[in-house]
Amino acid sequence: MASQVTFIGAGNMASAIFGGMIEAGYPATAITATARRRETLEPLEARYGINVSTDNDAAVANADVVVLSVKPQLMREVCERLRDVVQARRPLIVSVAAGLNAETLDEWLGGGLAVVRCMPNTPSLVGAGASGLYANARVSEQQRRLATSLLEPVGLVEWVDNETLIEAVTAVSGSGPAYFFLIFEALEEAGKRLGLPADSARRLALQTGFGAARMAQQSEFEPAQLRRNVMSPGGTTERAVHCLEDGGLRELFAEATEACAARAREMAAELGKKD
Ligand SMILES: NC(=O)C1=CN([C@@H]2O[C@H](COP(=O)(O)OP(=O)(O)OC[C@H]3O[C@@H](n4cnc5c(N)ncnc54)[C@H](OP(=O)(O)O)[C@@H]3O)[C@@H](O)[C@H]2O)C=CC1
Ligand SMILES: O=C(O)[C@@H]1CCC=N1
Repeated sequence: MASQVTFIGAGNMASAIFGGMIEAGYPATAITATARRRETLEPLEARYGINVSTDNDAAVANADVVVLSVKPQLMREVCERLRDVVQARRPLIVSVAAGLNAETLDEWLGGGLAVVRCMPNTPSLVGAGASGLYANARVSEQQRRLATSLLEPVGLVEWVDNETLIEAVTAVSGSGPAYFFLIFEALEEAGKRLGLPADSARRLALQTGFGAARMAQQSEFEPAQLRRNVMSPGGTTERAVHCLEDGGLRELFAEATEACAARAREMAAELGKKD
C-alpha cells in the first residue's frame, strides 16, 4: 500500500511535487495537502483528486511522510504547532524549505526525528525536476528509499552526505530554473529585436534550450565539446560566444550562485536563532 504523504503548504513547490507524483502514477488518495485558505486548496482538490485540509494536525495524524512546504519564515510557527501530533506519530519529515537546517527543524518539532532536507525545483511538475537530498542520522535506509521513491518519479535525485552541500544544490538547481527562464526571456527579446514575431522568437528560444539540455544529457561529449561543435571557426556562433564570454557570463554565474548560497546561510542564521 502506498505511504500516506501529507504536504504542509500547497503552493508552487508542493503542487509541483505532488502534481508530478500523481502524473507518474502515485495514488492521489494517499496524498493530503494543507493550506491556510480554502481558495488555495479547492482547485488542487478538483484538479488532482487529492485530500485537502486547513487543519494541519488532522492531516499529520495518519501520515507516514510529512513534507514541510511553507515559506521558511513561517516554518517555525507551523512546526511548533505540529509538535504534539508529530511526536505522537513520528513520521518521516521531509523539508523543502531553503535555508533551514535539519537540526533546527527537528528541534522545532520536539526532537528525535528522522529528517530529510530536500532542495527540489519546480520543473518537478513536468517530471523534469532535480532534487538534492540530505538525511540526518536518524533516517533509516528504508526511509531514504522512501524519500527517493517519492521524488524520483518527478525527476533526478542526488543525495549529498554533507548538509552544507544543500546550499550548493540550492544555488545550482533549486533556484536554477529561474536563471534559465531569464535566459529564455532575454533570448526572446533579442529575437524580437532582430525582427522575429514574438511567438516565433519564444518558440525558437524554448526549443533550443530544451534541445541543448537533452542533447547534453544524451551525448558522450561534455557540454564544452558540444559548444565547440557549434562554433565553426570564423563563423557566427564564435562571435556570439566571445561576446558572452567577454561580457563576463562565467563570472556572473559564479557571483550569482555564491550570492544564492550566501543567502541560504544568512536565512539559516536568521531563522534558526535560538531564543
Ligand atoms: N518555489 C520554488 O521554486 C522552490 C521553493 N522551495 C521552498 O518551498 C517552500 C514553499 O515555497 P513556495 O511553494 O514557492 O511558496 P508558496 O507561497 O507558493 O506556497 C506556500 C504555501 O504554504 C501555505 N501555508 C502558509 N502558512 C501555512 C500554514 N500555517 N499551514 C499550512 N499551509 C500554510 C500557503 O497557503 P495559502 O495559499 O492558503 O496562503 C501556500 O499554499 C519554501 O520553503 C521554499 O524555500 C524550494 C525549492 C524551490
Ligand atoms: O527563492 C527561494 O528562496 C526558493 C528556494 C529555491 C527556489 N526558490
